[in-house]
Amino acid sequence: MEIIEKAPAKINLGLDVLYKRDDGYHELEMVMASIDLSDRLTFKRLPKNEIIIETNSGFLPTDRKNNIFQAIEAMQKTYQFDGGVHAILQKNIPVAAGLGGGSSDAAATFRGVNRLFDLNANLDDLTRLAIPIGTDIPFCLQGETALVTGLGEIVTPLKNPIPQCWVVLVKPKISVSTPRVFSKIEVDSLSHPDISSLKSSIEMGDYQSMTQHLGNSLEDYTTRKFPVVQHIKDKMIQFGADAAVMSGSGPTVIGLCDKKTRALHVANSLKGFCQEVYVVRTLNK
Ligand SMILES: C[C@@](CO)(OP(=O)(O)O)[C@H](O)COP(=O)(O)OP(=O)(O)OC[C@H]1O[C@@H](n2ccc(N)nc2=O)[C@H](O)[C@@H]1O
Ligand SMILES: Nc1ncnc2c1ncn2[C@@H]1O[C@H](COP(=O)(O)OP(=O)(O)O)[C@@H](O)[C@H]1O
Repeated sequence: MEIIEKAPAKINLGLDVLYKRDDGYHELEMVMASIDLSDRLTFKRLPKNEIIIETNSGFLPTDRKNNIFQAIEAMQKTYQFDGGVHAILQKNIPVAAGLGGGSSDAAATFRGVNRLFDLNANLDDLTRLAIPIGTDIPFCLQGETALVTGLGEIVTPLKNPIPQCWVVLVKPKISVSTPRVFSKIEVDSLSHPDISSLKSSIEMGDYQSMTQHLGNSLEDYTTRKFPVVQHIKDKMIQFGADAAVMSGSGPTVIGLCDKKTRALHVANSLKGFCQEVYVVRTLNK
């Protein structure tokens, strides 16, 4: 028997860093949405108690450093099922891009192993196991559009998902380390997007108002270090995106368009500038 799970990327429509906690982590307030750009995971049972990870990506670790490995191990320890897991990852989401690929792979692994061994774990059970592995995984377990607070572990679905629109993703050829960004920012000098207005615009289905309230506290740091991120944002607006913002700790910039033709125009105009350009839809149930 094999189980197949999709692992969709996430975008941060809004990300506010509220303060730094004594343990070094940052209290966040974010609006996140799943998008139609996904990794694909296949899970098979193995007779012996082992974990094998295979992937089409040459860059990723296949040992304990991979989030998939850690998720399988957490499930094994908690549920003590007989046998091991063979996970095959088809990587489509750019790595270290601010799109939560590793977190979504881990979430898909929790779902997949739960099904593969008929463990009947519910969302709360899986969320508890997920938090120590990565603070973005709780959102990836739920998906759609949500207000995400705490370190990332408190996920409250919005009354309505993000209004249907087209999302242009542009990832420059640099990788950004999330721990490094969090260790370098000076919390007192960060900008603070209006997450409450962003949330209300989405819940009212007001696309235009939503585009006016996108924002990311981490953007100033990443754009200062990598000015290409600001160039991409400027070009997106110049070529017709309704709004543009960096996702997560970067470096991917997302541009929103209400019309497909305009999204394709923005994407085509940026293809000469960056290799990795995608046009996707948001993922609403
Ligand atoms: C910034 C965000 C926004 O969605 O996304 P990405 O840019 O990674 O996609 C997330 O908060 C990233 O979540 P995730 O990638 O799971 O990070 P984790 O592995 O949990 O944490 C990596 C490191 O970031 C710092 N960290 C993370 C979350 C948080 N609330 N405060 C922090 O200070 C910690 O130093 C931690 O060791
Ligand atoms: N399954 C995985 N997919 C992607 N990256 C992974 C995975 N497992 C571990 N990693 C490591 O996690 C780091 C961040 O990856 P990723 O989740 O793509 O970043 P981001 O959250 O910024 O989009 C990378 O350096 C990568 O080596």
